Amino acid sequence: MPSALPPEEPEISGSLSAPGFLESPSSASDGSDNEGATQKQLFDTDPPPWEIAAEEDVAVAKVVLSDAPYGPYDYRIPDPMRGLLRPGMRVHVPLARRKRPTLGWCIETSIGNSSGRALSEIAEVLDDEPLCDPPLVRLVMWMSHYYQSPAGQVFDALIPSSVRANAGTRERTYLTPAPATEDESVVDRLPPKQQKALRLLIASGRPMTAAQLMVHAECTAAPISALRKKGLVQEESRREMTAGMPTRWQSGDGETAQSHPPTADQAEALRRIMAALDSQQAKTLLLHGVTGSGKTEVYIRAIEHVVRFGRAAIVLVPEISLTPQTRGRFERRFDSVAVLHSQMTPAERHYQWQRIRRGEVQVVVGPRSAVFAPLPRLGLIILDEEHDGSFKQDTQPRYHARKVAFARAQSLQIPLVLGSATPSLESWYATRSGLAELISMPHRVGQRPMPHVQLVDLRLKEERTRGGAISRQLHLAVNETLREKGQVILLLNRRGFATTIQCPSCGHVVACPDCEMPLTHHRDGGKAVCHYCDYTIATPPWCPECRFDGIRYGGLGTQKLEIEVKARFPNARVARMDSDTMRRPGSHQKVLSAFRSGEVDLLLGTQMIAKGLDFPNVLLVGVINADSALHFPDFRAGERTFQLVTQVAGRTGRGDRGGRVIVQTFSPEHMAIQAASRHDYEQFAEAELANRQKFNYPPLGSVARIILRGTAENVTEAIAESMLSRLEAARERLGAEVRILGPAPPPIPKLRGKYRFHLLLQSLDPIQLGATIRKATETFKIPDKDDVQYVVDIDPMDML
Ligand SMILES: Nc1ncnc2c1ncn2[C@@H]1O[C@H](COP(=O)(O)OP(=O)(O)OP(=O)(O)O)[C@@H](O)[C@H]1O
Ligand SMILES: [Zn+2]
Repeated sequence: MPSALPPEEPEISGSLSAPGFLESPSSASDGSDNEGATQKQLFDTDPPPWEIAAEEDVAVAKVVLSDAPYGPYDYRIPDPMRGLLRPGMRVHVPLARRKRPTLGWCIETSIGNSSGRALSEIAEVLDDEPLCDPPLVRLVMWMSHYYQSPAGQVFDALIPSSVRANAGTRERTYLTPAPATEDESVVDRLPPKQQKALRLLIASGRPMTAAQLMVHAECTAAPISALRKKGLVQEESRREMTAGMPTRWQSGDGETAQSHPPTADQAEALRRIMAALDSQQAKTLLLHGVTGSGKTEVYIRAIEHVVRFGRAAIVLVPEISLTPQTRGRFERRFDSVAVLHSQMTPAERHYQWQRIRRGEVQVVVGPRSAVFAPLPRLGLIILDEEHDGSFKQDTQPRYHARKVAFARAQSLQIPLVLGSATPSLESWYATRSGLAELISMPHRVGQRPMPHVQLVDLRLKEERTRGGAISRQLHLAVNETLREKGQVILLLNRRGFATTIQCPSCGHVVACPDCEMPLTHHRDGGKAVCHYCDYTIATPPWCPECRFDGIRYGGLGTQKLEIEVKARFPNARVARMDSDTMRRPGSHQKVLSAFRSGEVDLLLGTQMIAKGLDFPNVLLVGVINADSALHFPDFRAGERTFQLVTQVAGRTGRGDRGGRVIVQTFSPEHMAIQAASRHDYEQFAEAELANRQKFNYPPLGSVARIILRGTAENVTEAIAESMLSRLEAARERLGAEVRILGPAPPPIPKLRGKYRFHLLLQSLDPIQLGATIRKATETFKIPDKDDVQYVVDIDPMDML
């Protein structure tokens, strides 16, 4: 059994303000620096010389695991492995009474002191090369600490499974001439076929596989295996990619624009980003540029600057922005771009990862996990649409790519650029408190005005049309736009046909048996689907409760809207974009190309169509119901609504023909909708900050959430209560100023058949908040028979 050190927590703080990341365990974890570290250690502790003799030769590796107990643990490195094992490699280690060796990750190696403990030995080293370099190992340890996630699991998130599994590779054996062949006479004495093959191999000066050699020497396998047996050729096996990767996506969507001379706003933004690059400091810059201000051009030019110095950049974008348009813009301007996306095969992913790690890539463009791209000479990280919710991962480790990017940039002393037309309040607040520098681009390119936004008050009867979702004014505007050969975007942030399936006779709502959430009716296939867990049944023709035959579909989804639109505008060519119609790889590109070429007049969809798209002929944007997210039980509801309306409004007026926006809403006086209608980010941000201040909500304070789920409701609640007592005790012991709310059932009280309770913790100090949870959960064990699990979510993005 390995003797455990007291679980060692690196002294790293997670707060945006704390420079702690820089001071994380440094030289000792750097394989290349080991000699220096050892000398220093020996010197510092100054042990009597006879002890040095006894102990100096113990090589120790610190190892972390993915499943409990998580480590880190010290293991002795057996002599034959000493030159091989480096931090960032996987190992097999014995653990407690487990029969099979356990997989772990080495985070540190050192020579020295076993302090008289008998250490278990590393059983096997699994990698030839580290899967991450020392700065990434430090990033893992910081994430593990800050997000309270086992380090082994963080490694698993950092290194794609396709890389761990060597997807798309095979082992190949290469032949080289053995030293014995230097003696000419040995070669001369061989039979002719063997001689020919061997001479060819010697002459070629490079290793060959047996198959290659057979072709060149025009022989069978027999002479080669004879050479092998005589020990005249040596074998060496290597793992290789099976082949180059086919590109399954066509590049671009037909957009052809090249680089433009920068506008005054762009030039100023660039000047400031370049100054940050040249200062070689870890500066965070918030690029607040209105929709259509040309942020992408700024990113590209900044990256050109980085590439000129032989360095590389990461551009993080929301998955839905990984459109052919984004891809095309980067691929046209750089020789070697790696675009990472969720529809890659494991082999493609592995192939790209290897290219990136070999330093063959100038720019990596991808969703949140691309923040871990192992570029050897990273010079800049950019987050586009930095406010987007998809940057937060909703499974362990529940990291936010913005925070991780910040930590990585800090440790490498490189700039981080956050760009958005609607920055998150976190980033906005960082510019106010001096942690980030604000760069504003308040104008659109080409002196185009911001589009005019008109609010339609749905509470007024005369605005509504009978039985429809489209108001009279929006109807007229669509017709007018189509007549002028302009294009239209309609946003409805809800997929499916109807939201609820309700019996008008008894009021019964058809719900998911596992989540108790109303099912959504999907017209194709007549299915009723739970949007939380995908539970699907045939839509019942009569009420399952009272058998009344006349069940009604209430609410509205994109499918139903599509039908209404087609009926109202029979001559318009309509396309729908939501996660139901966009399941297949390439479907995005198809629809967007059709829209760009003018084969589609009207594009309707969910938030998928709200961001980033740049189509000059869109003259009208309609928002069907701006309040759909406004009354959610979440302190970010106002922020989300503001972002969504502002972003979708920004899809028009991007050409020379102008554009206008019609926003239908039941709450036209709401601050978020008012501010969005005036494109007034600052007004919104200041008012919202004042709101958050009242309750110390982020960004003024920090929030964490603990979610417990279990099969029995009362047991789950009881465990949640005991979690509460532990948290209270921890708070007391630490003297921490932390507010604890709950336990209470969250807005989704049941999910996938499990009952849920949550606790919310708030504090002005993220370090106290983290420490309280760590202390409370350190020794918290839930008996297996209770079947309750819990997760800790630091900086949660939703409260559902
Ligand atoms: N200096 C320039 N002169 C003329 N056109 C430009 C210039 N810079 C960028 N553009 C064009 O302006 C359009 C808008 O640029 P881009 O899509 O980068 O905007 P954005 O700031 O990212 O907006 P959004 O936040 O709405 O996505 C693009 O078609 C781009 O080619
Ligand atoms: Zn469900």
